[in-house]
Amino acid sequence: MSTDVEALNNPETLWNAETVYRPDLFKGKVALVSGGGSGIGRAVALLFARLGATLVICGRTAEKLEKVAAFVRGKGGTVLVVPTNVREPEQVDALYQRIHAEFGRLDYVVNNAGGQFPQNAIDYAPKGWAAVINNNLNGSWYMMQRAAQYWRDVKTPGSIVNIVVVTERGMPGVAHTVAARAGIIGASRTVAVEWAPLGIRVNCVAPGLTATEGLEVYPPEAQKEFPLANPLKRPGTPMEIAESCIYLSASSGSFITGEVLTVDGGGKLWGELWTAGRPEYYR
Ligand SMILES: CCC/C=C/C(=O)SCCNC(=O)CCNC(=O)[C@H](O)C(C)(C)COP(=O)([O-])OP(=O)([O-])OC[C@H]1O[C@@H](n2cnc3c(N)ncnc32)[C@H](O)[C@@H]1OP(=O)([O-])[O-]
Ligand SMILES: NC(=O)C1=CN([C@@H]2O[C@H](COP(=O)(O)OP(=O)(O)OC[C@H]3O[C@@H](n4cnc5c(N)ncnc54)[C@H](OP(=O)(O)O)[C@@H]3O)[C@@H](O)[C@H]2O)C=CC1
Repeated sequence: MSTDVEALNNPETLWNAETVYRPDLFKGKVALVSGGGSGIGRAVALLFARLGATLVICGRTAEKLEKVAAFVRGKGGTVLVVPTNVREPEQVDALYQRIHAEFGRLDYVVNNAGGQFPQNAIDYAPKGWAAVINNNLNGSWYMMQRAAQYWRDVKTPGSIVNIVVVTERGMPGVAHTVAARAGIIGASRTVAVEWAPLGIRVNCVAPGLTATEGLEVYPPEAQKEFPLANPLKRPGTPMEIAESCIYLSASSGSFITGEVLTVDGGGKLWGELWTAGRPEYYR
């Protein structure tokens, strides 16, 4: 893939990138972004911070989070780092308690932490299947349920955006993650109705192929074909995904709940994405 992943993910570039949103949009608000130490999560976190939000970022690796936090603080923003494994409900609970103790409020959650490995489904080991389901279905669920409990208890409204994948045509090589994300989409549609009386909106953003360092886990022969994944013949940028998360979180999304916003350059309609490489049969 020829796209310059490093440049597109550079914090300074992201901070200065053009945005349609006004600088004080989230003044006085608190936003939590999981997986905020890299890729899409970092771009979402930086945009929230740039638009005036107090930021909370979590993920498993403290160093990655601290780098993002140092950058935002350097720009005058307020950031709380809480290293958290979203697969552990006790850690998720502690995260929300910490946010309440520090800021006494929470307005937005972008549930972005996740990931998988590419492998033909027929070869998945039970442990591999379980790891991906645990990360992307259970982990995302703990995060969204705990957010709802928080807003119910403090009696304030809130918005959740779950980052998923495009599930409509499946995605060879990552059946485990498609299964997990389809589960989150189903749960989101369901709780969008259950939690509306609490003033909670729940939506999903389904990115197509997006240029982040996360793509390094895919084999080079798969990466070579990535530009054929959609009619625009290029990967999406982290900034494009970040702006769509802001769209759903801000008042621009106030009448949207239970929805999946697909941001994939039309890949749902045309294109092929062979994450573990294209099999001979489909050449
Ligand atoms: C491209 C389009 C769409 C999407 C793009 C993106 O999302 S890009 C952004 C994406 N970003 C990311 O994807 C982030 C990076 N991804 C990850 O962090 C991991 O994929 C994870 C979610 C499984 C980590 O969960 P963890 O720490 O619990 O995992 P662990 O390491 O302890 O392994 C547990 C078990 O899983 C199995 N197994 C694992 N790897 C492979 C493999 N390569 N091969 C085969 N099997 C594999 C194995 O059974 C292993 O057990 P073992 O044999 O060791 O006893
Ligand atoms: N890039 C793409 O083409 C696409 C990406 N996505 C999804 O978007 C999200 C972000 O991916 P992207 O930015 O590309 O890749 P990254 O690998 O950079 O991002 C994943 C982030 O999630 C964090 N994370 C993973 N597992 C956990 C966990 N158990 N607890 C807490 N944090 C965790 C990672 O940090 P750490 O390892 O330190 O915990 C990392 O910061 C993922 O859910 C991904 O599957 C969806 C469609 C396409």
